[in-house]
Amino acid sequence: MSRLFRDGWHIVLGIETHAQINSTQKLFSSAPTSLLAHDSNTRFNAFDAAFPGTLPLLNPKCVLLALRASLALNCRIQNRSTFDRKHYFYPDLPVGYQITQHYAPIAKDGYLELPVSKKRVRIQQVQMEQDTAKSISEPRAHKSHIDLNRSGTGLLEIVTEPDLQSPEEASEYVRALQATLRAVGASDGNMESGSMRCDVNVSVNRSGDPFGTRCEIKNVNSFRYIVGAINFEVDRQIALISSGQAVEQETRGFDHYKWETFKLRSKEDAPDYRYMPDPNLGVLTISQSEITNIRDRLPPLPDAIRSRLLDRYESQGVSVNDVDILMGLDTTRLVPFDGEHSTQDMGAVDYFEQVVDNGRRSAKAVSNWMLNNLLGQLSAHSMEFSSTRVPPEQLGALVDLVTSNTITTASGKLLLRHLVAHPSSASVEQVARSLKLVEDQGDDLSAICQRVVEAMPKEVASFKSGNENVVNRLLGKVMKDTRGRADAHAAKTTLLSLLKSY
Ligand SMILES: Nc1ncnc2c1ncn2[C@@H]1O[C@H](COP(=O)(O)OP(=O)(O)OP(=O)(O)O)[C@@H](O)[C@H]1O
Ligand SMILES: [Mg+2]
Ligand SMILES: [Mg+2]
Repeated sequence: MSRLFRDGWHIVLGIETHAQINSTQKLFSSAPTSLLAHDSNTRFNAFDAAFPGTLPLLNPKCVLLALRASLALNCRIQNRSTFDRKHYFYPDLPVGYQITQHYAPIAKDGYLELPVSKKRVRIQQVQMEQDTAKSISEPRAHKSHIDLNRSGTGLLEIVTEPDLQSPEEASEYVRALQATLRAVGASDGNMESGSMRCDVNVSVNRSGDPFGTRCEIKNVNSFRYIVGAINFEVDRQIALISSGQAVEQETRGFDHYKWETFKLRSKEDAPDYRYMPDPNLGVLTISQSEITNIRDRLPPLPDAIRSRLLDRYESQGVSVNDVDILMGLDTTRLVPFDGEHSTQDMGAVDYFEQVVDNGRRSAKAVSNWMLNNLLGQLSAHSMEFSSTRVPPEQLGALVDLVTSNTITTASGKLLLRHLVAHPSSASVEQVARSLKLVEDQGDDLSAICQRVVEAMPKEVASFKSGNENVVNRLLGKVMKDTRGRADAHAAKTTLLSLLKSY
């Protein structure tokens, strides 16, 4: 449906984000948390498996990280917060309820200022809760399993007010939230691996009318899906209202094969969670001095880092867009920077500054090599930036070789491709030499061109009879013989002058 169709309509969005707390132990048990790589059912204890008689014991590390996140989100920390049981029956919830913070969450009334659009999104509340186990079905074998590894892992649920107004804004918010959680170490915020997922609430109304009825799209776990799900849902709701029907309050899912949302359940079918305070957990009290202490020790947040980078490097030719990609905040280049290939998950900013090395190298050149080449190479290998095995010193040496004209830009790209595919501790010069990318003494460009001209008499004759385009064939041979390391422009000029004097 076209954008035009949306004229006169307002989009209202509110997002509930679940982010796994970055702790080595679970929220209420001493069992270790798990990664996707761990074998099923190897990371849980009797409490996570809901054995009778086991009791919850709150993990202080999770509380600390929840507090850091809440403070970074400018929330008011509640001096007293409590835990409640939310009951429902599903195989991945062995005890039959989830411990969450329904009545008194740890923090309320904050905001996150989006670094790019400068929009302020109000945060309703931040609460701690348990993650569920995982059900894994094997339809072909008619089997399903429960994997308890995730059971009881700490989650932060971060709920916004309905302040977002477009899919792009929603995506910018999630990126900024992800960057903030990572900056304070509260969560790795990795959407691909499921450690961060969003429930997106969507409604539409005609300009001037009150808010419409919302639908909640559950568990959307990539930036592209967030944008796709909102676009589909907005169009669906506008079409319903325009044809005189009403939007029903529903919980929906997003089908990323069909690229559309579908109904999971209506409000009438909404479960009655029978919330009740958990009798096994007391009141969590946080003193003002603890809050001050934690606030004083917060690291620089994404907005501050962005301003610092712009102050320092914009005058050196690094664009705002470059900085946003570096920080993983760019929302326009959704595809290559979605999930895994984001620059955020690895301290790309640190990497960049290490290569620039206090102004020793041109910031513009380094950002070009990092953003246009290294990131592309990593994407091609489906690698995260954090797992790059090209250390900053190597990229630095490569940039030096190109800037000093020791190798051409094309050779630099080839060299980088090699370094990404075959990590090595050898010096970059050595690698360049072993790839024959560094010009050997005596084998200079004019000698190579001379050799090529002598080896291709038919082409030379054709040139002499007026077919000037044939120079490209000779150039092709020069590039082939030099394995692309020759400067194509210089080679062409040399070839032309040789041909003309032939
Ligand atoms: N008219 C609306 N259109 C879009 N979003 C809305 C609208 N009204 C509220 N929201 C958003 O919906 C979300 C409601 O989340 P909240 O956790 O309060 O309740 P819930 O979805 O009913 O409960 P649960 O936590 O069980 O999903 C908030 O992010 C809020 O901003
Ligand atoms: Mg909800
Ligand atoms: Mg909620």
